[in-house]
Amino acid sequence: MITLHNLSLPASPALIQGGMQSLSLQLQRGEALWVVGPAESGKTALLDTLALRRPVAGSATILNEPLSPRFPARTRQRLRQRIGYIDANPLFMDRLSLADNVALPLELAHFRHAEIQRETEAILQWFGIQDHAQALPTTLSHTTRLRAACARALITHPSLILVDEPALTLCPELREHLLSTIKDLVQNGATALFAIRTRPPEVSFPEATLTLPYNPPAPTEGEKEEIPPSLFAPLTPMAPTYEGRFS
Ligand SMILES: Nc1ncnc2c1ncn2[C@@H]1O[C@H](COP(=O)(O)OP(=O)(O)OP(=O)(O)O)[C@@H](O)[C@H]1O
Repeated sequence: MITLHNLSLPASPALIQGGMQSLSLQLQRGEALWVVGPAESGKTALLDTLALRRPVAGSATILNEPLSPRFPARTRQRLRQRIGYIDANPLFMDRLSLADNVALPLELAHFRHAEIQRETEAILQWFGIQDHAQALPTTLSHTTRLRAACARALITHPSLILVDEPALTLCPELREHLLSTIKDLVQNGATALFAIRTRPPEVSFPEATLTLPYNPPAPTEGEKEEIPPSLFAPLTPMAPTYEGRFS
């Protein structure tokens, strides 16, 4: 589902010689991963690459789609609709209400009005921000905006979920709720990556960790260069269900 092969990612030269690391990774449906590393180790750069927000240097297949510089705009748009990214600084349309901002991914995917309304109400409630539905984002607290960013990223039940640090560290209740929500989606076949400086010790999901900057073990003599196997045993994927998931 996701294959990165010799992907060039920036990191601070203070952390890795030359300020560039080369990452190879394979993740299947139903797998999740912490991406752990100090400041400027390339966590956000990795998430931005997977979210198609920065050019790919190297070879990458995302949601079974090989990426290329000449990616047709329609393919890019279709892929983006399957990716939910809770980034470090979520932006909102300031003139739209919180509910309309959260509903945008469904609007862009041309869902029916009644369905958009039902799903938006359900997910606002799921993240405890239903009382702010009609407020403008600029009038709300940072935590409420982060909750809304989580709702907006997950409202389509994306196949690939990317979470950067603030949503995992700002508020322990939000982290717990977010992780259990995403765990459910992963068990139904999504793939998820969580970027954080230090893995929280008390949290058991996800189990696997990728540490940045990436220093792959030197190949032993005669060892062929190949894409590393998946970090995980394969799971039996199930199709995510849409209806009533957040109600
Ligand atoms: N678009 C870019 N072009 C070149 N270098 C970049 C770009 N974006 C980030 N960098 C550099 O890549 C390195 C990694 O940055 P990144 O933001 O990915 O780190 P991070 O691990 O997410 O850090 P933090 O925990 O502070 O958010 C930094 O040295 C940064 O200056």
